[in-house]
Amino acid sequence: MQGGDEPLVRVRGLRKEFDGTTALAGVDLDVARGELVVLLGLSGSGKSTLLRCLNGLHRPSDGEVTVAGTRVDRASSRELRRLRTEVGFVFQQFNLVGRLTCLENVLIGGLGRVRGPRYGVSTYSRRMRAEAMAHIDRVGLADQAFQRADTLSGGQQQRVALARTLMQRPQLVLADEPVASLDPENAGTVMDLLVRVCAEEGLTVLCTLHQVDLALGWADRLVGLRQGEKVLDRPTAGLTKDEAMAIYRRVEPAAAVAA
Ligand SMILES: Nc1ncnc2c1ncn2[C@@H]1O[C@H](COP(=O)(O)OP(=O)(O)OP(=O)(O)O)[C@@H](O)[C@H]1O
Repeated sequence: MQGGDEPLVRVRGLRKEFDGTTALAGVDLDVARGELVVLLGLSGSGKSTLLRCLNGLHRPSDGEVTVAGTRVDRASSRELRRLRTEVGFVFQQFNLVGRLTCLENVLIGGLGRVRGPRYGVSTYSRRMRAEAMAHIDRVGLADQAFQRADTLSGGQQQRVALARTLMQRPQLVLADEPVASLDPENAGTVMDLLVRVCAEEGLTVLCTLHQVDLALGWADRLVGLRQGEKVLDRPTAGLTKDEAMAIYRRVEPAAAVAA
């Protein structure tokens, strides 16, 4: 078990190469329990690769990755399966099962806690159904609980995905551009909800975003990647938009990296 003072995420010298492409070139990162960190960077800078190395979707080429006390970089498949029950993943494209209802999609989040497969709402315990309904209510979709997921708007689908993540009872939530498919109004609503419910649950969040304004408004800390290297690591308090935007410029903002 990991002590309470240890960072929930500890990354050292993380490298990831794909057939000659260096996606991550030796990244160090700590994320404290309950912290909300936003990863920024141009397309191709390595943000998604970093998230995927944290839950074992990608095996690092080199370096150490520890999440909730598990050494992810050398974890067995069994350890990875267990780790993934602790780590929720919110995708840009929601990844709901369109022909299933909201309630069924949310219940899927609890599958890591039950033995054997489940087919249909009635095969889950009454307690799990009540918990799923409470999460659906919390994201403001109680009236849509029995509606097919593919009949909902993008913003509503992402709220269902968030409820599914809460149902998983994770320690860490990884969100890969969770609002990139949404219009600005829905993007704001979904980010608001994500930040609020994760804070209420004391969850740790690592989220990639392309919108610097959203990042400055919601994150505790910004981490900027450029060509697989960390070029910014600063608390948002006192950070200006100009300083955050420096990661998109060609000059090396070395002064922006925390000592
Ligand atoms: N599965 C893969 N196979 C080969 N190359 C990959 C793979 N995944 C990522 N890459 C490469 O690694 C680099 C980093 O990609 P990554 O998707 O992590 O960037 P990103 O910052 O998340 O970009 P975006 O903002 O567009 O999602 C890119 O050059 C990309 O082409």
